Amino acid sequence: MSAPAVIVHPDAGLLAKAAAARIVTRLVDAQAARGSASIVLTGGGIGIAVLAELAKAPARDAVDWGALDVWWGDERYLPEGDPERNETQAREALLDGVGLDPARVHAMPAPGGPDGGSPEAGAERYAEALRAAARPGDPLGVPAFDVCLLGVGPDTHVASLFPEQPALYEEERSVVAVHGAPKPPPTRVSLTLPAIRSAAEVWLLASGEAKAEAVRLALAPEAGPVQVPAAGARGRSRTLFLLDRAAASRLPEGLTAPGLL
Ligand SMILES: O=C1O[C@H](COP(=O)(O)O)[C@@H](O)[C@H](O)[C@H]1O
Repeated sequence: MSAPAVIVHPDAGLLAKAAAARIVTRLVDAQAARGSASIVLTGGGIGIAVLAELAKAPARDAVDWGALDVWWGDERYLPEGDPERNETQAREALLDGVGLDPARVHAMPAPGGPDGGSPEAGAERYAEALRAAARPGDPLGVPAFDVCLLGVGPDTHVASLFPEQPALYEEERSVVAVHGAPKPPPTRVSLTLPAIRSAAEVWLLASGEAKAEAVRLALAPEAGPVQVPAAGARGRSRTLFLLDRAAASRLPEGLTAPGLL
C-alpha cells in the first residue's frame, strides 16, 4: 500500500477541474501503455462535479472512451434511472456524452434486475463481473484498476463503507450488500476495502469545511479503518488526497505540498 500524498486546490471549482485534467492524463497514459484503461467512479457532490468538468475538458477526447472500463465503488440500491443513483448522476454528468462501449460500463445492481430484489445476489453478480475482468493472480479476483475515485463523507465513509459497519471487517469478498447505512438510502452495494486497495491509484476527493475533520482523521497516523474507513483506502502504487483549502484546513502543517495552501 502506498503512503498518501496531499494536493490542495484553492476552491471546489478548481479542485474539480484539476482532478478532471488529472484523470485525462492518467487514462491516456494507461491506454498508451496497454491499449485500454479502467476507472472506478464515486458518487457524491465533488465526485459528480469532477465528471461534469471532465465532460467540458478541452483534452477529454484524448481519451479513447471506447477502450475504457467503467466500474463503480458503490451504488445506492435504488431502481435503474432513479435520480439518486450514482450511476444516473454519472451518466448525466459525463457517461452519456462520450463514446463508451456499453459492454464496458459496469453498473452496479438495482432492484428489479436479475437478482430477485436481493442486494446480496447483486453484490455477488458484481463480484463475478470483476473476477471475469481480473487477470490470473489479481488478489481477490479484482482487476488492478488504473484509478479508483472516492468521495470522503463527513463521517469518513468512502464508497458505502460507513464507520463501524460489518462491511469493514470483510477480507474475503470484493463486493458486499450494505444495510442500515446512516446516509440515505439505507440499502447499498459497495466494494470492500480489499477491493479498493487492488487499484493502482486511489484518489480521495473532498471539498468544503464540513469534510475538514474527516480528512484530518483519514490522514492521522493512529486512525484505523473500522472507525475511519477513509484511512483504509489506499492504492497499490499511489494514494492521493485531492482537496480544496477548506477540506484541508485542519491538516497539520507539513502534510500538504509546499506552496499549495
Ligand atoms: O452517498 C454517497 O456519499 C459519498 C460522499 O458524498 P459527498 O456528497 O459527501 O461527497 C460518496 O462517495 C458515495 O459514492 C455515495 O454513494
